[in-house]
Amino acid sequence: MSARILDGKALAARRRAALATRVAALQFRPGLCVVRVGDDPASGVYVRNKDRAAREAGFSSETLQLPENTTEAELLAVVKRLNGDASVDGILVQLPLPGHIRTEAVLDAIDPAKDVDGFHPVNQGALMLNRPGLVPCTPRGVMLLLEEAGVSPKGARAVVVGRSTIVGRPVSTLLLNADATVTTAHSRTRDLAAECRRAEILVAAVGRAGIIRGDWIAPGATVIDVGINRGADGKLVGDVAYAEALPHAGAITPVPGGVGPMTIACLLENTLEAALARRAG
Ligand SMILES: NC(=O)C1=CN([C@@H]2O[C@H](COP(=O)(O)OP(=O)(O)OC[C@H]3O[C@@H](n4cnc5c(N)ncnc54)[C@H](OP(=O)(O)O)[C@@H]3O)[C@@H](O)[C@H]2O)C=CC1
Ligand SMILES: Nc1nc(=O)c2c([nH]1)NC[C@@H]1CN(c3ccc(C(=O)N[C@@H](CCC(=O)O)C(=O)O)cc3)C=[N+]21
Repeated sequence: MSARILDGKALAARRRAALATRVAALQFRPGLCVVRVGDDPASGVYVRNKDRAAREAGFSSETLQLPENTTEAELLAVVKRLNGDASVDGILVQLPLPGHIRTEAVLDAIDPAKDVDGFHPVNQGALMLNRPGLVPCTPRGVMLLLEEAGVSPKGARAVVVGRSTIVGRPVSTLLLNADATVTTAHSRTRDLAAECRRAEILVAAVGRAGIIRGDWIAPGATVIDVGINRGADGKLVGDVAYAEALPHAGAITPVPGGVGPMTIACLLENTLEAALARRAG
């Protein structure tokens, strides 16, 4: 038996097409602004993909490229200007930021109503309380892939490997809000293999190529691989040893073509949601 492949690229394309239809019917263009400090080559691809996807869906999209030596105060001033700019519905500050800038200070400065990444404490708090708010894009993409796979989290044993504020924690919270029984594993987890083997839904968000081995996957489990790593040959690979996992998993996301494209689709959905909510007052 070989796992069903969950095609995030196709699902994301369908969601972007549906968005384009909705946006075309509006009296205004929702606006996304991406702020990038320095030019980390890995984030270059992502920023370009976002920009293209946004324009194709009928959004206005702007990328502010600031120099590596931008000070925290200068970046905060840019964020404040965007907060006050009525044509900007969504603000995304590309992470990671250079080491001399405090990421928290910058994320805290973004107007929560324009925080389309869902990283502001107000939005993260709303998520924790299971209240309405802007939900982080990659975690939303994970939930949509589960839905697409026909896998209900309700009552299921879910294991999330990783507890970062941008992926692991919000994925665990969304799964809990969807009535899964959630275990969050991390670098101090005593026996990671044993935790993974218990999972009916396994989400890997670690950032280490192939750390999740095939025999850690319970027969028929649904595996969502968030990891984006460069393999030895320069190609993108996930956190799950993909070929090993195929005979064990019931369904699995590939890398590339799994969670990554969903992140961008969800970013645009959040931008439209923010635009409509702000105009509704
Ligand atoms: N597809 C997409 O759209 C996106 C993909 N990514 C990718 O997802 C991955 C994770 O990203 P991110 O959450 O930002 O990464 P972080 O580095 O912020 O977090 C990694 C997490 O993995 C845990 N971890 C590290 N080593 C181990 C280990 N040996 N065993 C168990 N747990 C471990 C860490 O534990 P501890 O907390 O104890 O340090 C931490 O919680 C990366 O590959 C990133 O590129 C990220 C964002 C979007
Ligand atoms: N403020 C902020 N928000 C983020 O959401 C954010 C961030 N900073 N910093 C970096 C990470 C990483 N991330 C990705 C999104 C899409 C793909 C993606 O589209 N991946 C494609 C492949 C892309 C390629 O070919 O290189 C795929 O997996 O198929 C990858 C990575 C968002 N992040």
